[in-house]
Amino acid sequence: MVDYSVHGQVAVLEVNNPPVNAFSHNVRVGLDRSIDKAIKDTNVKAIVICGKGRTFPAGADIREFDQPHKEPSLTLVFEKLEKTTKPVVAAIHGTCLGGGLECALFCHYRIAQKTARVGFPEVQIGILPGAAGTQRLPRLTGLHVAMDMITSGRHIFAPEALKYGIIDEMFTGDVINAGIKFAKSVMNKPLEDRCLMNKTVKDADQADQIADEFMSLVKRKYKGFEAPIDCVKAVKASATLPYREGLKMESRLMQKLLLSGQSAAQRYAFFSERAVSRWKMPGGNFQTAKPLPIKSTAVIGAGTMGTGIAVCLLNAGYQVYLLEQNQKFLENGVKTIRGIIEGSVRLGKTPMAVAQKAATLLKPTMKYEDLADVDLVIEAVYENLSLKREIFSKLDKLCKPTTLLCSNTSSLDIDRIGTATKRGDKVAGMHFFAPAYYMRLLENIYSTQTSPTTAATIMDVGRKIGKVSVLVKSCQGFLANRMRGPFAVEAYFLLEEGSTPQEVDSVMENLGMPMGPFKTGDLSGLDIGYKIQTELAKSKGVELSVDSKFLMGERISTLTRTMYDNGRLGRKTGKGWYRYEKPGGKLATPDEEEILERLMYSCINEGFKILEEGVAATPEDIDISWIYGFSWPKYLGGPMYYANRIGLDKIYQRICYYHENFPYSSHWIPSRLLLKLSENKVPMSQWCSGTDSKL
Ligand SMILES: CCCCCCC[C@H](O)CC(=O)SCCNC(=O)CCNC(=O)[C@H](O)C(C)(C)COP(=O)([O-])OP(=O)([O-])OC[C@H]1O[C@@H](n2cnc3c(N)ncnc32)[C@H](O)[C@@H]1OP(=O)([O-])[O-]
Repeated sequence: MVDYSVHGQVAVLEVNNPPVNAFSHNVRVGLDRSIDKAIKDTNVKAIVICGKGRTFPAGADIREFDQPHKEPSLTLVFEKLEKTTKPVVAAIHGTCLGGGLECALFCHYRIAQKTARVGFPEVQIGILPGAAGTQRLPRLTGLHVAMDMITSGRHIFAPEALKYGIIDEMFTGDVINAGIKFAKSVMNKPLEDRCLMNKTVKDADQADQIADEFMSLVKRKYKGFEAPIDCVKAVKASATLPYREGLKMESRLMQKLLLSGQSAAQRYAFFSERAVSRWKMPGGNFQTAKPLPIKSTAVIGAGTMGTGIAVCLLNAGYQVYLLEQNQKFLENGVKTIRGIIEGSVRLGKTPMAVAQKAATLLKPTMKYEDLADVDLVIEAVYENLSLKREIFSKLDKLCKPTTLLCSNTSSLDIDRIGTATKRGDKVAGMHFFAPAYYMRLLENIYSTQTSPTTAATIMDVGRKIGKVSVLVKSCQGFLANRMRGPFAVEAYFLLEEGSTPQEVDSVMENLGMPMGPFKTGDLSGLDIGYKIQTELAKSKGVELSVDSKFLMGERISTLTRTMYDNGRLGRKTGKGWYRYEKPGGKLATPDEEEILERLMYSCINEGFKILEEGVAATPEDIDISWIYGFSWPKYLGGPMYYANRIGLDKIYQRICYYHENFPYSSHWIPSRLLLKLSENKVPMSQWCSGTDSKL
């Protein structure tokens, strides 16, 4: 767990706990013993701490937070480093995060490779740097930088860390050699001034002002999250309390956060995000199928979605042919892409070099023939099955046999698109979420014909363009929109029954969603729902009229059509739900609890049906889709995790109640899986893929 070696007068302590050298219990024990050994060895005059393999320790072992604590604690081990009279050097490469950075802050010196990153990401799993990080970083950087790093959790590269004084020097080449060389250069130098606990915080006189500034920032930016608030309090204590008192405050806040439901949910989300990359489908999985190399790509359609997708591909270094049917649309598309990339450069999110390269990789065209040799096509025209089938048939004839053909459809059956070609195994869905260059979720969809190699390739592309990708089976609406369907229609029914958009939105916003369903609808465009409804009716051979209240015996809302006919399409037309006259409802206004239940329980029920049918392989796929596709708050862990927290039996009973009251909405027919799990009181650890988190 810790490899110990002596090189002349320098002891090297190499943490060896792949993959990320987390400080699990064995590592703490090993490090503790190695430090004692180095201190006792009179030949040793300096100590180097580093990580074996790809990284310096990336923090405490998050999986251990759910187990009873075992001594020695990180702080106890690290304190030995600062107390020793031999200089201790942290030689950093890879990612020095959380407890890893805390370890480095107990060392007398820190040096790092230029590409190394340091940071305190604890806030993202609902806790704070609890091994003295909140007290030591401000003593090095001042309050402002420490507040920023600790409340945001952002990683910074070595050059920025050098600027703030977090590291003393940058090095190139081998970590151990660099560590030994540096250690030799500081042997026998006095250490008092190198011990952070002896230092004061340089901008302590502005503690109130800085803390107030960050408190209002985090309350606005991370609405509903507890950890950022406690981070501000703990960091402020570094300036207002003596070191030991500050540590006590940090420890109290840490214990509180660790026991909070939010941290457990955020840790579940952390492991779920990784679990969804271990995809499986009939005939293959992430281990058996290898991705094909993709270099050149094409995007068909230069509208909102097409341009957003093109930006993702260009930023990741793919060549992109952007195809439109006329010059004006094409020029507008190119202008939009340039605007998005330039805006991102201005915000410091995209490096100038990436933007310059992207400009050379973009190939606007109106000729399908230009697409003949690309490796991957993503079609992003509007939701119309015949149009998509026509395009896919054309591409099939024109593109080289190995080209993968994907559709950005949000609801249409991939099997029906695939049968327009003779290469169904190479046809799949790649459903991006608007705005595509910003939202992290990518829903990849396989049909009955899609090959595991195609799935592996689009999952790989998703990773390379920085998305969190989930793989699901094709069905009406796939995972995300199918589950969102009941949520959206129940919201409309509530309006028909007397609620206002504001009431419904505020219930969901109070739950933690950044926007309620009506504000979201205004943002994404109310014509989408109308088109989906019309396409669905058409596919069933039904003509809908202005006052149709049923489609194939299923209750539908008349509001979808009314909004469309009135040109109230949301933000894009300047008017949507928020300037809409309230429809007069006859029924009593539903209460807040009913709003919450009807929106959430209906889609949770759909989620269990999605699992039952194998559309999604695990509840983590569903939860991650909501977190990254619909901005569901991580501190609630996703709707399936939320359902488990509430209790499946309660959810099941309420679903039965609504089913009795709303017999014309099939989304209230209770899921068989939900019934089985609730009857047998099956814990979530047995129906999820096993993220090991406290559930
Ligand atoms: C009384 C209590 C007192 C406590 C004191 C508190 C101390 C401290 O302040 C708290 C912490 O440090 S909190 C920690 C603060 N640190 C963080 O929050 C850092 C979290 N980690 C990361 O951000 C990323 O993993 C890296 C950027 C390190 C690598 O990214 P990448 O190269 O894309 O790789 P990847 O795919 O992401 O991960 C590979 C595998 O490693 C796994 N794993 C990773 N970290 C783990 C951990 N700490 N632990 C366990 N496991 C961890 C990960 O699940 C995955 O496993 P799988 O089975 O293969 O799926």
